[in-house]
Amino acid sequence: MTNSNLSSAEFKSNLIAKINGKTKPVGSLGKIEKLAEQIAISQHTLSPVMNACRLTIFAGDHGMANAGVSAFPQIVTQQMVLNFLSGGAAANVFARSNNVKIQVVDAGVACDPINHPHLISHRIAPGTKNAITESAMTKEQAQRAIVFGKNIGNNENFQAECFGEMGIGNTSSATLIAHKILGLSLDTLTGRGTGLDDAGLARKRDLLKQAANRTNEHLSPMVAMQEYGGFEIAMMAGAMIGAAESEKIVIVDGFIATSAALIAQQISPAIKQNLVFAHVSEEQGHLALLDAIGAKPLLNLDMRLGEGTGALLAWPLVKAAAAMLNEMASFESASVSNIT
Ligand SMILES: Cc1cc2ncn([C@H]3O[C@H](COP(=O)(O)O)[C@@H](O)[C@H]3O)c2cc1C
Ligand SMILES: O=C(O)c1cccnc1
Repeated sequence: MTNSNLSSAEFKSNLIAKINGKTKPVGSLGKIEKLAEQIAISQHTLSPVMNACRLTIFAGDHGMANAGVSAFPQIVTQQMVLNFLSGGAAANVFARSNNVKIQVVDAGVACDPINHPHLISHRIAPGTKNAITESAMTKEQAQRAIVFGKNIGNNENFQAECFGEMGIGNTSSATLIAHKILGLSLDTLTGRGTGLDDAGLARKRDLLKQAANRTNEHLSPMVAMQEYGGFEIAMMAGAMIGAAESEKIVIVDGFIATSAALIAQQISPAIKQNLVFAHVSEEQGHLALLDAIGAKPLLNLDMRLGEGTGALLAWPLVKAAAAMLNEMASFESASVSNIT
């Protein structure tokens, strides 16, 4: 009987038997075993392929950056896009050292269109509106960003996709989105982002309270996106849905990427099966956000950068989990005594 003819319960039980039959005490590879299960289920096979991974960085600006929610000025978004294109950012270095292809998408950076042969231009607008005082984007813009993202996520033959972001002010967006969708408190979620000092953090807290008071206590994912989102977050949410729907593993990065994953999995709950949470970031709200959605991150490296850097470092673990399933000997094949 082929795997596709098996019921999902039979398939799952064959999968567990295969993992438990490997030459190791049951459960001794911990989260790698769970990862192997996830990969096999997403590809509907006990022998999944896990060779190729790509990183897509979505860049977009935030009107509220100019109100003082970040330690850095808005122009850094554009400057970092050029840095990604010339290969000098942390994400480029980690991608190269892990053999991951990289592409950069301008989802709406606050400048004239950037003319570069390797930049994918899907500009929704040159930055969002100031979400502290008005809706960040229109419903049509949010929907367009999600659709662009879906096309990016499902358009090529990688088995895993990392998604990164660049957008000064986007920890504020992520905070407000998580607050409005999940009801976690702003105090829990608001952190220092790029490195605000105590006075800067107090100012950010005040500004985010003003922003939150503008709308109802609870918002649907699409409305939260429209009110507080960034174009890069909306496009990333779409890309996660597109990638998961085409049976890829989606490696979720830090705090901001997790807010995109929250939106994606609320719009399309079935994709949860394909999401792998790479790491818990140092950004204050990340652990609470991961806990609230029941996500168990693989790594804790005290990182707080974004760009997909944490996701890139988890890619070797994803590859290793598939290799374990495919290449590791079983008690039977290696004639090792098992306790039965
Ligand atoms: C040079 C530089 C490179 C970055 N790469 C990612 N981020 C990260 O910091 C930003 C979010 O933090 P906040 O909300 O405090 O602005 C995002 O662009 C995120 O990707 C960077 C930030 C800076 C300054
Ligand atoms: O966790 C993240 O993704 C993060 C944290 C701080 C700044 N930029 C990104």
